[in-house]
Amino acid sequence: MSVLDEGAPRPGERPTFGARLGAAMDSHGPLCVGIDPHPGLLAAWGLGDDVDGLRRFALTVLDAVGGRVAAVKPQSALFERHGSAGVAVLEEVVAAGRDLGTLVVVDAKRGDIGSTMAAYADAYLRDGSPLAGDALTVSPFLGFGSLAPAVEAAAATGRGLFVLALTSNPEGAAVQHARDSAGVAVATRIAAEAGTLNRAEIDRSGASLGSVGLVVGATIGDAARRLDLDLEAVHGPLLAPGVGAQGAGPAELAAVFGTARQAVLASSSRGVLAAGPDPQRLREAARRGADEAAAALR
Ligand SMILES: O=C(O)c1cc(=O)[nH]c(=O)n1[C@@H]1O[C@H](COP(=O)(O)O)[C@@H](O)[C@H]1O
Repeated sequence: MSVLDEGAPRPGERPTFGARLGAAMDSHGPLCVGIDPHPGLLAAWGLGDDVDGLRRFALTVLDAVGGRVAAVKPQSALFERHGSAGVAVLEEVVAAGRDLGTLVVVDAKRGDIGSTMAAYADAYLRDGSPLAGDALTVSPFLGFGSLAPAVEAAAATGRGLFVLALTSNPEGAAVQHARDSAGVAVATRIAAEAGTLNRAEIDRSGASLGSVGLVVGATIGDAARRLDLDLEAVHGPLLAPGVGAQGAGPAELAAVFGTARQAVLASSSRGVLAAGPDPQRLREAARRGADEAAAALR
């Protein structure tokens, strides 16, 4: 698949995020490397738990894997904990990803009432904003409709969203598996909303993936099946955290995603980052992760 034949843009129009991600996964394999500068990892790398350590950590990861993996996913919280100077480092990561041609998913899990969501959309999805990567993780738990400003901004700028649906943490099930009066689970409703948006986009773009992805943890076992959530009908990318440090591996990826496996972008942070700070070892860990994910999802 190539951006030229998948979702070919009109002259002057940026290809959709779904088309760009599909092309990146074809080139580099279905792995997203999470950039999660935990205090323990900074220490293990011989770096201080300060802005200088944060910057060296994040840029070392990007230098090592940039241009070699489908995407990177900086975890905003671990930059925010260093204050405004930490946020400036996140902005540097976004800019460096753009320069390297590596897709950047900003993991900030934003969600609020629509009027405030519009401001988040400005911050994370508007051309020219220093925090705008290629996609943003968002929380639909104020109602899927509250995400409309983000959906519109992403569509207008060729960016994407990853909407939390079945998260990798065990506590998520209490909310996400809950069923409404019609017996439909919360996660299943979220998936259906994303599917509607993606089908409309695909009709326009011709790409095989839409730009409204879901977050579906690789740790969820058979939850999708039990909740009648048809992952294939999402027609969008499925970001699968939980690989590596949270215990999921190739077997779980294959079992959880079944026939939707073509759309999966496996995500691993600590599982790759533990190989640092040596760039070559980081690169090898990412390559191994991508090869394992590709084999499991074939
Ligand atoms: O949106 C996410 O990326 C996410 C969703 C989810 O359900 N579970 C989850 O672990 N994540 C994020 O993925 C990363 C997982 O890190 P590792 O467990 O070190 O691979 C963290 O940054 C989490 O915040």
